[in-house]
Order: sequence, then C-alpha cells, then structure tokens
Amino acid sequence: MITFPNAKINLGLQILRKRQDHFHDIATCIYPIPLTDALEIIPSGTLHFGSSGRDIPGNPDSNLVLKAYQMLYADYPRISPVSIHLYKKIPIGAGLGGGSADAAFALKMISDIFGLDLDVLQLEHYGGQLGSDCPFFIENQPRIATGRGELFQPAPVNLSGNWVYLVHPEIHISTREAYAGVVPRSGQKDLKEILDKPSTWKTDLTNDFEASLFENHPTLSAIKTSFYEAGAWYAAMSGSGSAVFGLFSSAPEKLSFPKHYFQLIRQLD
Ligand SMILES: C[C@@](CO)(OP(=O)(O)O)[C@H](O)COP(=O)(O)OP(=O)(O)OC[C@H]1O[C@@H](n2ccc(N)nc2=O)[C@H](O)[C@@H]1O
Ligand SMILES: Nc1ncnc2c1ncn2[C@@H]1O[C@H](COP(=O)(O)OP(=O)(O)O)[C@@H](O)[C@H]1O
Repeated sequence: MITFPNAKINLGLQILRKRQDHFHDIATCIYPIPLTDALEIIPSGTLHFGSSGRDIPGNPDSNLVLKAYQMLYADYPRISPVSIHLYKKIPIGAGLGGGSADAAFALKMISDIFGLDLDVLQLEHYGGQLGSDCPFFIENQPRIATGRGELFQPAPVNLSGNWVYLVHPEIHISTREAYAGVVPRSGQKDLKEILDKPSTWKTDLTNDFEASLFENHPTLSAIKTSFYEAGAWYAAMSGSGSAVFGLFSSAPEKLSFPKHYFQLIRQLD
C-alpha cells in the first residue's frame, strides 16, 4: 500500500497556558496543504524501515513511522512484520507537521492492511501518543485544535481557490525550543471569531511563536514582509517554524529567495 502524507499550515497559533504535564494549551487552526511525502508499507517476513529523499535527523529506529508500527504491534501481536519505505519531501522541523503526518498515515495504513478496523477516535488516541500534531492527520480536514492540539472543532475556514506560497529557509527549529521561548498569554480573543473574519486576519490572526523566533531569525520576518509586498492577503510563520507562508487570491509571481530555500506555490483545492 502507498499513501501520500501531506503537510499542514497553522492559521493563527495562540499559546494560552503551561500545563501540569509541561505541554501548553494552544488554540490554532490546522489546515492541510498539497505538499506530501510518499509512504509505502508492505507485509513482509522481517520488519524493515528505509527512507530516501531528504535526510531525516535522528536514529532511523526512532522514526515516527516505525514507532507507529511498534505501538500497534504491541496491542495487536497478530500483525506480521512489514517493510516500510518513506520518500521524504516535506521539510523537517519546519512547522509543517511532516513527521506527525507520516506517523498518522502509517497508523491508518497498518489498520487497513491488517483489518484492525480501528475507528477515528481510536486512531487519534494512538496518534496522540506519537505527537501533539499527529491526531489531526487522522481525519486530515481543516480543524480548530485546542488542548495540546488533540481536541478538535470544525474550522469556519475554506481556502479553496486561493494560492499558497510556502518558503522554508532551511532553518531547523526544534518545537521544544520554540515553546520554551514563549510566554503564554491566556484570555486571548476567541480564535473562531477571528477566523470568521478574514479581513481582520492580518492584524488579529497571530502566531505566538513569531515574536521570539523573528527576533532570533530576522530572515523569517523578512520573508513574511516580502509576501505582503507581493500582494498576499495573509502571511504568517507556520507552527513553530521555520516555514513561512503567504495566501494569495491569484497565482503569485515567484520571488527571488536564496536558491537553497525550499519554495512551493500551489493552488488549494
Ligand atoms: C507547534 C505545533 C503546532 O501545530 O506544530 P509544529 O510546529 O511542531 O508543526 C504543535 O503544537 C507541535 O506538535 P508536535 O510537533 O507533535 O509536538 P510534540 O512532539 O507533541 O512535542 C514536542 C515538544 O513541544 C512542546 N509542546 C508541544 C505541544 C504542545 N501543545 N505544547 C508543548 O509545550 C513540548 O516541549 C514537547 O516535548
Ligand atoms: N517520518 C519523519 N519525518 C520527519 N521527521 C521525523 C520523522 N520521524 C521522526 N522525525 C523527527 O521529528 C522531528 C521533526 O518533525 P516534523 O514533523 O518534521 O517537524 P515539524 O512538526 O516542526 O514540521 C525531527 O527532529 C525528526 O528527527
């Protein structure tokens, strides 16, 4: 079986309070975008994981896709070993959720291949043990996410027909470090109310990671400014960064960023 785990962007990201479990309560709109990895999983005599495309930092044995298999195998020892190949295209540590998407798609694939018949809630529960962003990719639809990022409400957002221009300056930002650099702010304006009014997004739909990360990485702020100068009706950093995106009503011209930057221009379905 082959699937194409997609990335996401965050429309607004409010960091509200630190929790007892050392995570943070957040409010964000997570939106899928057409940038994908490719993931193949085949029943096999022995367990194997390999990847190609972008190098993935860390030990392959700790890859989130392998962790997804091992977690299901622990509860369903009747499933056979599998051979897994991941073609990595989504920039890593970019605020695009690529690792979480790979893990979520692996959970769905393994459930399908071996007829585990896991429902959405069960898959989301397994996903939540692999990462806060993971449960989103089980249904993979625009959602307002709260709690650690695992509680969902419908999102009053439809970007169909808009163009997304995504730039990743290949600066790897660890999610943990990004959260450590932010002072939580509770009592922020209701995210759903802001999302309901796209005309206010430029001023009201904020990503709380931007202040600290833009200070340390002025390049990111410059990318956001260049999107507005190019006619974006909204631009922001995605998640804990470092990818920055702009939304355009019509196809944007390609801008002249340094050639090692990852760039993507796509119309949203
Ligand atoms: C910031 C967000 C926004 O969508 O996405 P990315 O920027 O990573 O794509 C997510 O909250 C990231 O989710 P994810 O990348 O799965 O984070 P996890 O692996 O669960 O957590 C990594 C570390 O980030 C911190 N963390 C994560 C989520 C959260 N709600 N509060 C936190 O404080 C914790 O220090 C945790 O140990
Ligand atoms: N399949 C995977 N793809 C990408 N990163 C992975 C994967 N499995 C584990 N990781 C680890 O997760 C971290 C990045 O996760 P990723 O989801 O790409 O970040 P972000 O959510 O910021 O976009 C890296 O430190 C990487 O080593």
